[in-house]
Amino acid sequence: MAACHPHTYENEIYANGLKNIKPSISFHPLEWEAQAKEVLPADSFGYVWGSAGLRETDDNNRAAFRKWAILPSRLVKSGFPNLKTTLFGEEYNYPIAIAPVGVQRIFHPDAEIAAATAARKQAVTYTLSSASSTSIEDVAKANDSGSRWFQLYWPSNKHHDITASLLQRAKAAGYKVLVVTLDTYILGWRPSDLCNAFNPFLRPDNIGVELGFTDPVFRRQFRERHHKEVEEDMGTAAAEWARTIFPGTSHSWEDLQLLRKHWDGPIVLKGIQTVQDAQRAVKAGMQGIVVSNHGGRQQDGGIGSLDVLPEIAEATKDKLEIIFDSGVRSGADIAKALALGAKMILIGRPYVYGLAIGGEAGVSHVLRSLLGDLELTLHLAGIPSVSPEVLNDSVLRRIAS
Ligand SMILES: Cc1cc2nc3c(=O)[nH]c(=O)nc-3n(C[C@H](O)[C@H](O)[C@H](O)COP(=O)(O)O)c2cc1C
Ligand SMILES: O=C(O)C(=O)c1ccccc1
Repeated sequence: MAACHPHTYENEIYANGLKNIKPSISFHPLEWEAQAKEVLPADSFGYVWGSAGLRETDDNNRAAFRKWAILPSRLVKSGFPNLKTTLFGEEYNYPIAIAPVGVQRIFHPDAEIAAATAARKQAVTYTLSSASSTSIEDVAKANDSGSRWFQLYWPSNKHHDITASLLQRAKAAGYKVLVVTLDTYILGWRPSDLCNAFNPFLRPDNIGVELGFTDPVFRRQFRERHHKEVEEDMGTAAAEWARTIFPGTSHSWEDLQLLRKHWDGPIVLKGIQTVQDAQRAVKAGMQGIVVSNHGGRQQDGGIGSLDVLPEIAEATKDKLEIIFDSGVRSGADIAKALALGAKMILIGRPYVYGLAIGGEAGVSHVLRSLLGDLELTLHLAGIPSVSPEVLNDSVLRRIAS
């Protein structure tokens, strides 16, 4: 069970200090990257760290946070801040969730099981990637009574029966929200992976393809095409699964209606960066969007994700739920994105670094650190909760253009 007030993680650390026990993982969010680099093979590290092109979108993601500062109020007599947030009519313990990240076995042998277990223990929502190296059902078992969402890499319409099968499995396994990623119908131009000649799907150990290899429809179709089982020709099957979930070209706005037929819960579109697309999502009857540029991994020369959040929130926040990611590294970053209109913030690379460094304990450490930092940042600014009534742009000052 998570501590009710995550900042109390401090007490544990300082009590250990009296016994000369020092934490094995850094508390500096920016050092997690360096610690992960020490333990990972160069190509695996290059994959998580990598971004598109010259990394300008990634740089802009970080720069966008530095354009805002949090203004404190004094003599605000309140308890520790209430971190609960409400989305889709449900209450969530904390305003952060685990972003969908594929092929976690590249980073640690316990992979998605470690991350989904840590998420449950810290009372943080886990989002399972379509490119998972663990099945939908096994992750659900590890996440158990926790909160979980399912991210879809959307097969082309000719493979609609596979899409339907994935959604039916996710629903049956207790995933409550469908997150449809729109910015990755093909992988971006990533120099780090190109230099290492590293594609997470095209590995001799075929580890990013678990959802396909455990899918009855994909398996049946493979058998009909090749007159053999997936296990008898893993290389071909892995390449076919990669082509199924990264079809190379995009769907259309009209196609969203196909998903609605197979998912009766909330649908969230991930990868929105313009007001126009956010309004199209409203028109298409979607329940939410993730304002995200995929951590700058897909398209170079893009705008910082936080830079577009205020205008998108202004235009659509009363019509759908706004979730945010890309470049979030600290409690203050989380506070700023909430103040600018998001209700939930997805944590990406930081927890992957935690997973690489320390498996389940590493992911827990990252989540507890970010939540503790967030809680004290709000508390010391005199902000009593993450509710939009008190945590909004009135607590921020824009300090750079
Ligand atoms: C190694 C890695 C794998 C990812 N895999 C997926 C994925 O399978 N599905 C998806 O929607 N997003 C994926 N993402 C993007 C994240 O969900 C998220 O948008 C991004 O990491 C946020 O940026 P940040 O890491 O700078 O915080 C991946 C990101 C990383 C770093
Ligand atoms: O790397 C990514 O950003 C991504 O979304 C992904 C996930 C798994 C396999 C390939 C790409």
